[in-house]
Amino acid sequence: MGIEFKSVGKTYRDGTVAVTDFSHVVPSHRTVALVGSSGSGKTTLLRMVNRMVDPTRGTVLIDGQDVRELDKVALRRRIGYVPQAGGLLPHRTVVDNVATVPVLTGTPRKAARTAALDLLTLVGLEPTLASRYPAQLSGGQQQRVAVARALAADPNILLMDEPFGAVDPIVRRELQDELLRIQGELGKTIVIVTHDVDEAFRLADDVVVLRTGGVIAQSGTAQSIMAAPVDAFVRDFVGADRPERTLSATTVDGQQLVVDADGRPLGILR
Ligand SMILES: Nc1ncnc2c1ncn2[C@@H]1O[C@H](COP(=O)(O)OP(=O)(O)OP(=O)(O)O)[C@@H](O)[C@H]1O
Repeated sequence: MGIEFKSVGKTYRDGTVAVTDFSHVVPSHRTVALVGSSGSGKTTLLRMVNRMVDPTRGTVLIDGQDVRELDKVALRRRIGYVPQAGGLLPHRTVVDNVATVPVLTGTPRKAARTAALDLLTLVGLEPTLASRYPAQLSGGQQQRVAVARALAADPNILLMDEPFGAVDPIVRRELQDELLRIQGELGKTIVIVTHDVDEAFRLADDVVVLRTGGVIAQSGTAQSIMAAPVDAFVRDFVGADRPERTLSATTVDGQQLVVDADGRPLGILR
């Protein structure tokens, strides 16, 4: 059943209308990306799921249950959340950062730490890093810890807000690969917010392109959006006309090469 946004809207106290009227279903075990330019309401929508933001209209349902009927603290503990800057506790070691929520919810400390070490391995970190403090890690390592931490309570749902926004493109790509691998293993229901359409296309089963006010410009698979952007806004947003997206085949020495609009070779067509 997953997560259902039913005609949700949010007007903040100062009168800012972040989201006007948004409806969408995130099916269980799928990854959905919310993409859109800055201020399109992505973070607001994401936070409605774990009640960090309460909508001013409409409802969010998890497996058919209105999240407003659920205790906020309990809800947040059973939903994994990866904020943009990692949100790690600076004065706790890596292993304790990961073990914090399980300990709060009653797991004995020793068992929580053992489980945390397994999670660090799962996200591709050496267990020898477990006793370090967040400041002693690289940005990419910190984000891996943040993912491990979000997974610690074994949540069904993982919310990720620009989780790899602060790292360089190469590390970003590694983290994306790692997330794809983990998702292949664990099959969580993931909502990821990103302004990077390439990241959305790589990671998500379904992509929701938002305009200002959380208005859906288009949603569907990466393939369907790329093949048929509904209008100029989406076309521009997904960069359908960018040279690296406009590919053609050319024959060189009997091989069919794929080249971009600038003629740069990208690969061989088989
Ligand atoms: N607490 C708040 N009070 C008032 N306005 C807010 C608040 N939080 C967000 N907004 C406004 O609501 C709109 C949507 O913000 P939101 O953070 O959801 O967008 P976003 O798409 O995630 O943006 P970004 O990519 O920049 O993070 C913006 O105009 C923002 O300034």
